Amino acid sequence: MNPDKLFLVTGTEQTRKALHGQLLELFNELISIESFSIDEGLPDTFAEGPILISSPDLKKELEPFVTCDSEILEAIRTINVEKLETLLLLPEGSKVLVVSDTLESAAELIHQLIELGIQHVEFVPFKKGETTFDADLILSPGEMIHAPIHSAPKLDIGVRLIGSPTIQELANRFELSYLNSILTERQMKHAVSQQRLLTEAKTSALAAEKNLRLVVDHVSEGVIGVSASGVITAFNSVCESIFQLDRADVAGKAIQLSGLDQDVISYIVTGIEPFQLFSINGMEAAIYRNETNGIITATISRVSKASEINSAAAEWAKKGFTAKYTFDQIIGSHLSMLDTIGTAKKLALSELPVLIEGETGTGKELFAQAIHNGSGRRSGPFVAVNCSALSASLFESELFGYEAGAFTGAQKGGKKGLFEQANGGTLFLDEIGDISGDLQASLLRVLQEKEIRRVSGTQNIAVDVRIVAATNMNLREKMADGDFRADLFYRLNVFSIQIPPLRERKSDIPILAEEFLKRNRAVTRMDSKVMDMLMKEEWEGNVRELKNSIDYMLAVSDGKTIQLHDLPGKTVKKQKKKEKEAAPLQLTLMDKQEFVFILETIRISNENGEPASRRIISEISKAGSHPLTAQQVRHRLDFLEKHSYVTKGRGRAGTKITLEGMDFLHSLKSHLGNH
Ligand SMILES: Nc1ncnc2c1ncn2[C@@H]1O[C@H](COP(=O)(O)OP(=O)(O)OP(=O)(O)O)[C@@H](O)[C@H]1O
Repeated sequence: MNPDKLFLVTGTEQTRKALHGQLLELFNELISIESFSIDEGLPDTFAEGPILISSPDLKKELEPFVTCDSEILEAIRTINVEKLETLLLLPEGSKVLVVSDTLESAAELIHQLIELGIQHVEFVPFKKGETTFDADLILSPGEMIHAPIHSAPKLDIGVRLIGSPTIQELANRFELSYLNSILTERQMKHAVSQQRLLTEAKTSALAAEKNLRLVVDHVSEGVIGVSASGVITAFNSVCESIFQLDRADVAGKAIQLSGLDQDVISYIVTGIEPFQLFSINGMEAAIYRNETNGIITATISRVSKASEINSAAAEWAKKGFTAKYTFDQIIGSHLSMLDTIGTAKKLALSELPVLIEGETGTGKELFAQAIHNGSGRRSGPFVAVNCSALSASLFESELFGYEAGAFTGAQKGGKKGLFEQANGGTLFLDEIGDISGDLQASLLRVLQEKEIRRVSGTQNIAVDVRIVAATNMNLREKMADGDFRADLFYRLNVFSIQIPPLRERKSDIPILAEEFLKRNRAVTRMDSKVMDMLMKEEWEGNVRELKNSIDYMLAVSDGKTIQLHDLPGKTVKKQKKKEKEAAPLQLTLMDKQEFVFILETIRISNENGEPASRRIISEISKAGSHPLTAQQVRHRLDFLEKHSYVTKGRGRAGTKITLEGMDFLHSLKSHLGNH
């Protein structure tokens, strides 16, 4: 046996490089290491020396290449714990698809992860060729290349390195015992730091869970969470008092064995209606259920009488104080949108203010309504007010109401303001960035004191209102400019969600378009070319603009198919313009310089009221660095005319630069400025 030689054999090139690097770092020049991978090909035969294989299933593949006295060592591999935080933070019961180069190695990784104590998620090894599976996360040890196409987020924890028992064994085998003490010390340090990292990661996962529990415990109604496998994952203190059960006896148990009434269980697990009334321990309670990816959240609120909800709801509906939309009706499958919806659903359960940020038409009001309907206040009123629509003084009396005789024209008995009307529900303040400094101060007071005082009133009135505010402005900038109070900003921005603009989630366009078509006329189809145009559009007005465009096309189409000529003119024109704007980028530097010279010459001639002809342009060019023949000028003018940058006239009229030509000239100049 060659005492100084070690062969390393792995399945893939990537693993080979990682493990070779690790061995080199550890054994430096003390052992000569030669490495091979199955993917890259094995040598015809191995010279003497032990062969370290990265996985037991390589033994079979090696058999034809090795002599019987070659010793094969199986490497024990370890997981890089630093990368595991995302995994630890996954909610209980999440499905994790584990992808590796072979099914065996995926199974081995799963075994190690479970050994590490990660038992709150369900690991499923990925079998090549499998097409239907359910996953909340795809995890791979540096073998993501084998992952199937799936929308779940991916976590690559990197190639698993050689673990300390194997390193130790190698050190002994190569009689590097003097290295052992160094190695042991290093390993100890490594083991300690890995353990520390794992503990830290676990602690932060626990902290996140504790945080969530805090939110859940501060909700004024009962919350029960049930995992996809039917285990109770949340049971807050309100639930403890409604059901007279201890959280400790219920959490972690299968819902069927939780001690809850059978009819409550069957509604929570399989109910179809959004809510149902139950009599629980002599009290009326309404249970609402929401199911997402098999995970169920049930919220329970006490009502003294079922009819109370119904009569109040009818009253609010009459005044338009109701929220129509729920999270299920928010359309979007882009990851950024799913993220936003996921966050909003969690925030809905809390009682604290939420600030919704997003460009105009992105669906801020939609989210505000869904938050209301997803909250414990869903059976209360939802009052929406646009802060930019009213003058400062009117707004104050609208929001806070007024007492009798507050001003001329005031109602006789005074009037309840929107805060009072929203009592027990949600007040949606749209375009909050527009409110005046005085109103900012009043609003801050209400948020702090939870009381209002009517205009001309002398008494404070307690209000129980949750604020959801929205803005399409950058409030941080407004705050920095002194136009928005920082204390109000931080009160409103306890939680915030950002709705991504449509141009950053173009994959949502087809499903939105389909939905808007369906809502109007089920029979109308859309030509695929129209969809292509819609996908190219920038949608400055976001979903609202898309919806309006589809409504317009439905109105002008033949009722069967929406075709290119049904597109609103603006969409087509804007795209043609964009194509033109892109043109300078495809021109050479020389072209750009020549076009700048020609357009500039035409512009100056036009300004001086002189004709700009091919001949004159050519003459002037001869004095500069780009002499052009009349023929060359003609070609360039043809190009410019074709793109509507100039118009050519005969005789004295000469060539004229157009508005678009001016734009083109500016954009060329700015491109040249970069050279
Ligand atoms: N994700 C979505 N799914 C379905 N409809 C949507 C979605 N986003 C927006 N819409 C629709 O687009 C229109 C505009 O939405 P909304 O009024 O909520 O936007 P907004 O951000 O509040 O606008 P503004 O800033 O002008 O107040 C509405 O008709 C809404 O129903």
